[in-house]
Amino acid sequence: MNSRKTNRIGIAVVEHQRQFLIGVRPAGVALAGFHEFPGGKCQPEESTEACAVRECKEETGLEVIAINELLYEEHSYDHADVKLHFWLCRPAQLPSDLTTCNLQGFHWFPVESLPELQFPEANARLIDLLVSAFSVS
Ligand SMILES: Nc1nc2c([nH]c(=O)n2[C@@H]2O[C@H](COP(=O)(O)OP(=O)(O)OP(=O)(O)O)[C@@H](O)[C@H]2O)c(=O)[nH]1
Repeated sequence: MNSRKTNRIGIAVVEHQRQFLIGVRPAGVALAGFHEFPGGKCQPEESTEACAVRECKEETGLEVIAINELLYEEHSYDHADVKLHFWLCRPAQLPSDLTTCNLQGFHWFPVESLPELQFPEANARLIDLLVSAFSVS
């Protein structure tokens, strides 16, 4: 019998002028060193949308508004089974120094650079989607 718990995860895919807010998973956690969008496990009864907004604020200090769910992905890693809800988000306010201000180790990456970054396996379809939706043709 498979007794592994499946975690509901809310992820904030924060876009500003075709750039995305991305960090690197710290040492000592699963998938350390991989790039990631802000996000984490949902609390009991918490919607994935509220979770994405909350985790973004906790991890980056940035207040965001969720716009729509871009993608839902189920994945089994060695460390966990996850149900990933990727939410397109935008900054709630636009301070003049948005792209240079301290975002607790997260940085803005132009959409064109996303395929060169190393994301967890379950992000592959999301990256394809972002590149086709946000690149200038
Ligand atoms: N934040 C984030 N997690 C991702 C992404 N892609 C992806 O597969 N994941 C997976 O989603 C899960 C997120 O859980 P987490 O462990 O970071 O969440 P958390 O901060 O609430 O956990 P903790 O408080 O137990 O440390 C991990 O299994 C992680 O590998 C992503 O782009 N961003």
